[in-house]
Amino acid sequence: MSANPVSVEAYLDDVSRETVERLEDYAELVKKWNPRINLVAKSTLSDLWSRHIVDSIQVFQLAPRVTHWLDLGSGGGFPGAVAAILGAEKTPEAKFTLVESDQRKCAFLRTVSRETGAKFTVLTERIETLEPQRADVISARALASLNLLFEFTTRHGIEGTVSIFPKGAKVQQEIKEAQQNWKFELEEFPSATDTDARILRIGNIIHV
Ligand SMILES: C[S@@+](CC[C@H](N)C(=O)[O-])C[C@H]1O[C@@H](n2cnc3c(N)ncnc32)[C@H](O)[C@@H]1O
Repeated sequence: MSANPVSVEAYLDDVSRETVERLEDYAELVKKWNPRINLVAKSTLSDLWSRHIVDSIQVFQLAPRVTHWLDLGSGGGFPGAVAAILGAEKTPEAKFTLVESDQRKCAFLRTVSRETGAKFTVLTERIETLEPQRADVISARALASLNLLFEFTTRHGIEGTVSIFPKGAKVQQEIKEAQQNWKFELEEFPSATDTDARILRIGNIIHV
């Protein structure tokens, strides 16, 4: 990855002091739990805000008005927990669901919800066997190839669902491979944190 210098403040411009404090509490929890359950790569812990939190804020900013946000393979909560914290202020009527198969990470995520006051549901399940969630926004970061993510989103989405996936340097290759099996509407946005990465916003995913 080639890092972009990021002004974290620019991404917190339009959020309340209370929301910033919730994000700060969340960041402290990640740092506290990370040595035990490896929520983010140890080498990125010192750049938690510029690498992980800003990346997640960008995902939230690209989402349309949401009713049910589903974050797949949430791990330590990027971007799902950040979206739920921002959503508590921006879209208080929305429901947020985070899916994660690892029990210890789920325990962490429930602690985040309890201690920050951001309401989200944590499902300790595998995405493949989880009952369809009927979400209108679906996110996933560092989880799977686009081909597999499209399988997941067709299972858990509804008509009009928008999917938002941050993707690394192999993004163009993944898009090409997905185009062999799927039709979809694609928008690409530069990542604030990594010059090689893109955030994809995708709609109308149809298997061909
Ligand atoms: C590389 S981590 C990424 C975590 C987080 N999204 C991030 O960007 O920091 C992928 C996470 O997805 C979870 N996961 C992988 N496959 C899964 C599946 N089929 N169902 C549910 N969770 C899954 C793993 O346990 C892991 O925590």
